[in-house]
Amino acid sequence: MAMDLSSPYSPARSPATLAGRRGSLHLLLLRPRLATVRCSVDAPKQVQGRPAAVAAEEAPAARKECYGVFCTTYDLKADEKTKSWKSLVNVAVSGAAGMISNHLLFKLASGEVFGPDQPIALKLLGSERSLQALEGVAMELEDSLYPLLREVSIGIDPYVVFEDAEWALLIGAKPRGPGMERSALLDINGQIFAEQGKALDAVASRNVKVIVIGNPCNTNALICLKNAPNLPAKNFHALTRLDENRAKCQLALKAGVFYDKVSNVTIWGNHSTTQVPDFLNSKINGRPVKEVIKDTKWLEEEFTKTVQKRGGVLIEKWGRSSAASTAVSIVDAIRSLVNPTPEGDWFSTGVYTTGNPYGIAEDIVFSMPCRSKGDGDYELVKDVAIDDFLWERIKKSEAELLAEKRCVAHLTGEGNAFCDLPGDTMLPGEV
Ligand SMILES: NC(=O)C1=CN([C@@H]2O[C@H](COP(=O)(O)OP(=O)(O)OC[C@H]3O[C@@H](n4cnc5c(N)ncnc54)[C@H](OP(=O)(O)O)[C@@H]3O)[C@@H](O)[C@H]2O)C=CC1
Ligand SMILES: O=C([O-])CC(=O)C(=O)O
Repeated sequence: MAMDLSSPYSPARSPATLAGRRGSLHLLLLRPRLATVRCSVDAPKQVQGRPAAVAAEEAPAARKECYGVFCTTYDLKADEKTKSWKSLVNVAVSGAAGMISNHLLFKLASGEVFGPDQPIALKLLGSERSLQALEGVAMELEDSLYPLLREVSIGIDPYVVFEDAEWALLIGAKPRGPGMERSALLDINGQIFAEQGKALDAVASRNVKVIVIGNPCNTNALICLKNAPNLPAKNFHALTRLDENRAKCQLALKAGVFYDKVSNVTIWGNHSTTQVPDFLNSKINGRPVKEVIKDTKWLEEEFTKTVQKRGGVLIEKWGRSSAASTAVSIVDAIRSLVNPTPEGDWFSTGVYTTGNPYGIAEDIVFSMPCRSKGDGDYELVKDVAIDDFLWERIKKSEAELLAEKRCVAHLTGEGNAFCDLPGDTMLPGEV
């Protein structure tokens, strides 16, 4: 099959072409586009989680493209020490050769995210530009000898890489360069997320959980979910957990306590400098923050601004944007969905607003307080107080997201785009 070289990403496919790919031959046809690294400890019989017939059909092609000692298939249930493990979880990561992924992938493979009995298959999406680097990433994963890491596949076609994905961590996006208009960034990155939404819609698990990290992540998540009409909109998240972690750090610092004493921190709104770190509902040692930190001026001005601009200040110092702490916050975000939320607490994540209880505009992706039973799903927390100060700021972030949405109407299927972004709209990493 010929590769499209006109774009680092493969073009979106028509449903007709896609239907063809779903025929019995599609695995064999697509295999050349996917280098597979299989990690196995024991002599294999069957690829975990797939029918034996399919595994047998794939085997020759996979063998041709895999790496050294890991060129093998396996059967987890045949191995005494892995018999009690859960079945393999498929995790797709885009921008997998980038800085954030370079931290994240090793955490995923180690078991610290999904647990010590959860074997994992990593499906890494790159582009023509990064394919060689991706091979390097796969080699490092091999050399790390993680017992739970059972499969690593790399590819440049989201319709292949996202196949059966149960989690999709969408990191890859063009960084905003000097002099680039935010509307241009919305358009360029929006196209990536429109295509990836279509691909997820076509080939991912029907209950895939999608976390969009690539900026502007709220609107990218909206574009992605609008292009995936057959997947639950509720399953799409925009990462604001890094902002929550930054807010917790600042509150702990000011109160002179350790981070673990800070709870119930919400980030409302957009992952941008209009985001609203909520000190009204936050707690320190179980007490309202305002009872512990009496300096209201600090809370209203310095705290809010510090959190909003933390990413930009870090770029000034480091010369690149937060990568390690972002990876940690992705881990936190996943763990918050696969573990029950501690009693009385909540976490922040950017989710689809339709049906929200706070009166926030519907049909955007907005960060709000959520709780989970640990089943990958979540519910919005209903009993949070919103005063005038908080509401005024929430409305500003909402207005920004509505403007971003108008800017990408051509990518969400809602007509012609009209871009009237507020002048001060920035990513946290911009100063
Ligand atoms: N939500 C959040 O809290 C945070 C979000 N971010 C965002 O995460 C994203 C990734 O950050 P990071 O990993 O540090 O970035 P890197 O630059 O290290 O990697 C980004 C990857 O994006 C891919 N990419 C896609 N399209 C383009 C393009 N047109 N030009 C260049 N690269 C492209 C590249 O991979 P390939 O060639 O394989 O496609 C690249 O490896 C950024 O959008 C950043 O703003 C960062 C920090 C926090
Ligand atoms: O703007 C960026 O790329 C970095 C970013 O999102 C952050 O640090 O929160």
